[in-house]
Amino acid sequence: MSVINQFEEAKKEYEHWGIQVEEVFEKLQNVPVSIHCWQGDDIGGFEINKEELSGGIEVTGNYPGKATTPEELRRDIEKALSLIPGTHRINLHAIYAETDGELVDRDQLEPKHFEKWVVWAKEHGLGLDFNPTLFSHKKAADGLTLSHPDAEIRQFWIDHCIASRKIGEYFGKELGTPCLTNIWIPDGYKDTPSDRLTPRKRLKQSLDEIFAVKTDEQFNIDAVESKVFGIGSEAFVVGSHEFYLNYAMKNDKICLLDTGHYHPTERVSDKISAMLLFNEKLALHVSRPVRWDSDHVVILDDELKEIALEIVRNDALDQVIIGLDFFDASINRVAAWTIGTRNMIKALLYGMLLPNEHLKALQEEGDFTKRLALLEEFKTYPFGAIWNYYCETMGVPIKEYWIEEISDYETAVLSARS
Ligand SMILES: C[C@H](O)[C@H](O)[C@@H](O)C(=O)CO
Ligand SMILES: [Mn+2]
Repeated sequence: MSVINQFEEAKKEYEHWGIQVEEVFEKLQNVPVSIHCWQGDDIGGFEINKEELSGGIEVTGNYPGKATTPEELRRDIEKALSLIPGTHRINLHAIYAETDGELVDRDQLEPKHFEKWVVWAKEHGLGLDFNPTLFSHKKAADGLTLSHPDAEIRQFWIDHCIASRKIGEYFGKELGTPCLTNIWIPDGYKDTPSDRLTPRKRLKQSLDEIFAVKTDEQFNIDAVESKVFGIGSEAFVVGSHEFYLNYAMKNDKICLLDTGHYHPTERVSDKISAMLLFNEKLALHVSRPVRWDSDHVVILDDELKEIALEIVRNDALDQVIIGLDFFDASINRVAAWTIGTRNMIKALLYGMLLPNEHLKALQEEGDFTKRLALLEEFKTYPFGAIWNYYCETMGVPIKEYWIEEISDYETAVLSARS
């Protein structure tokens, strides 16, 4: 049976439950996913005086073909985008600046250092998001940045964050879509601290100084990302969830929840509705923690589906800013982007193809038997036929057919790299 015939058959089954599949497609194609550039080069960046990756995060694997120049990275992203349905955004870090051979420290970065990214984004109709990089730098060698006891070091990072927000504002202005500038810092201690309050006071003060410099919210929106622990900050993280939850609330900033930044039995899917009741917007870094914040490629697992469902059934597609954050160097990096992003979109489609209003009503009526039964039966509805047709109408390969394109790209492009 052809893709369209399979689709027509599958559609009938969803229509039986009042789900208008074409309307779902309309909605889905307007959901941007912010794709992180750093999957393409193992969070290396292009600084002249590049330091080893630090900040308590790890990329493992040595699959050949890593992008080593901005041109290579952009070309790889383009390849991935050609295999992913929809129009999306690209999320950059400050270490991806292009300074034309000039040594520019992070506190001195300016919009002009990202001009080439903007030209490229315009060419491809992409929005850009941004992150100051507070790791992989001499001034972050002891794992402390905005909470550092040394005022000079703190100032350096404050200036970097201010510079980054201006770059974000420039992106928003140039591209006509606001940039989410997200601050994540690694600060913490390996062992039990003797004072938790002082570093947190310093972080609060640093953030106040950063945000005292106003940017136009039409172009730049600020987010803060918490964490529970990192390598070398196992006992204490200054920017914990409670810290940023309160900071964001009080200062009208966006909380960014990274799915790898909570205790193993905590679920971000469960936090979304609680956050949305008190915040206009919420941002996500969708990742996949395996035993720790390992940043594995996102798969279509129960938690991903639950996250998507929470966004969809609460009608929060305009409120939740969806970004990805994973980095796997043990597989083809272009494939990693493709798999993870297609899965994010698949999960949203899955959520849109459930009879959500009916399921809500069942819960209100206390009919938990039917609620469970339906949720389970829908798992084997012909979702694949709908997904394939969606891909076909969006002009990207259906099923696993994109793998061949990646193999060809690997042979023609990646394998020629040193
Ligand atoms: C590179 C990213 O900014 C980084 O992964 C951060 O978002 C994070 O999640 C750290 O664990
Ligand atoms: Mn993250």
